[in-house]
Amino acid sequence: MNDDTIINVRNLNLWYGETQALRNISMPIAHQKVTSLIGPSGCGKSTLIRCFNRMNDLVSGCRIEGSLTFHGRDIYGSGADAVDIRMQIGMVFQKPNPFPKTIYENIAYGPRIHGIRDRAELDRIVESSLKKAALWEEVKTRLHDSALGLSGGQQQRLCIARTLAVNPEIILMDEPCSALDPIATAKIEDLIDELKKDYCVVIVTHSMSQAARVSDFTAFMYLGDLIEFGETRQIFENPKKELTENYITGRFG
Ligand SMILES: Nc1ncnc2c1ncn2[C@@H]1O[C@H](COP(=O)(O)OP(=O)(O)OP(=O)(O)O)[C@@H](O)[C@H]1O
Repeated sequence: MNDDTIINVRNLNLWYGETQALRNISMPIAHQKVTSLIGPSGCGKSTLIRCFNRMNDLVSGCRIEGSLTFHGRDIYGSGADAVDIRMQIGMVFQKPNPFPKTIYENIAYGPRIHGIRDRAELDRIVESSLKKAALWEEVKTRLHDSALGLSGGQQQRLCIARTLAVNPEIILMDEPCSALDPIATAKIEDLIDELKKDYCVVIVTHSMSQAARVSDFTAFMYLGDLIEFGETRQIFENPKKELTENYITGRFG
């Protein structure tokens, strides 16, 4: 664990009913860096990223052992509040999922729930969140139109803006580009690069080239095990484990 570790995972095990999906995972997640989780389908990437903001709480029969800390405090501790944690550790999903409301209301929704009522303050949050998500210029004249009229890539940036509006420290992205075309994907990748100046980003991706392009650290998982974790360049250019090498050279998965 380094000084810039924001989440620390130690000996994490997770079961869905009788089936173990994560085995003894330990890794640090660094602030103001991008960490990618890669590995073949079913290896546990989504399961792991969902542990970071307690999304697995919503899955019945899911049991977790081990330690997961955020700024040194146990995410699963008795004093930890899942709603608070999900505000500080936001999540963007595979398929853009804007609310069927206006662009403005999508962004203002979270801050309103947290008690912000002042219109000027909400306007400021909407504008700054859309700017941070590189969407403002495209939507500033149509803030009161339905979010469902945006393109898929714009909807995904809106979902990122919605996450930013409640001022998180960490943004989890579970295959955020898998429903997008290459141009929209490139915009999200540029945005990730911008976001890491202020936030910690953790991304699940099936695209090894995306992991290599956007991330500082990469974790390679296989059948619920963390096989190798390290700086992205080392993982892709000089993997220590044969399994990692086989995966990144396309020999399986
Ligand atoms: N809600 C659930 N209930 C039971 N088993 C689950 C549940 N979610 C995932 N699993 C199982 O846990 C294992 C890991 O799944 P997970 O979705 O985390 O993998 P993944 O690496 O993200 O896969 P993919 O790349 O296909 O999305 C799989 O065997 C999966 O079937």
